[in-house]
Amino acid sequence: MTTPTASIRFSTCDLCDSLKADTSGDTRWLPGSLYRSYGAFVRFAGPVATVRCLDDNSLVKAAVESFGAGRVLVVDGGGSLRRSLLGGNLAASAARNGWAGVLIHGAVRDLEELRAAGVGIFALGHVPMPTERRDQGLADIPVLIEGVWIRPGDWLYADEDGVVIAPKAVHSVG
Ligand SMILES: O=C([O-])CC(=O)C(=O)O
Repeated sequence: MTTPTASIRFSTCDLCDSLKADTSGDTRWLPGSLYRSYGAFVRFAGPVATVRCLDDNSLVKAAVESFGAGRVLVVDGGGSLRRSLLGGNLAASAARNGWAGVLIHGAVRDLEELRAAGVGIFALGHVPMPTERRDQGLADIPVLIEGVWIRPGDWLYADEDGVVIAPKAVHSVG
């Protein structure tokens, strides 16, 4: 399945060069040193969908098993490294369903399979213990990560330098 955003060309540093004088507060960013890249792509971008959950990946599973349409799934896992919110199976689902990327403010597992999955994956860390799914969590809500609000429909750009979030697309087209 082709990902509509797969051909987006950007670098977060170039985006920040052009947005540095923006005093509106619309542009938000997170340091690249916060996350490690686990997926096949170290650069991904797209409109945001969100999940908030703690040590329960029921809604992450539901999201990646639905059509991604080139979006980026942002998962506020509360920073927990106790349980993995995404492993090889869910990463493969995300790639198959056309998600551009998954940013997990929490942990992942199955590193070898994640590296092979055709989707961008950023996470805080990794741990082998999966969750027990109890249908806990919220989807499609604003999430607050490290003091930065990320809302459904925002655009998110991620690469090794960091993560940039804006209310609309800010890359140049063509
Ligand atoms: O199923 C899970 O909870 C996560 C996982 O390990 C996978 O995606 O393979």
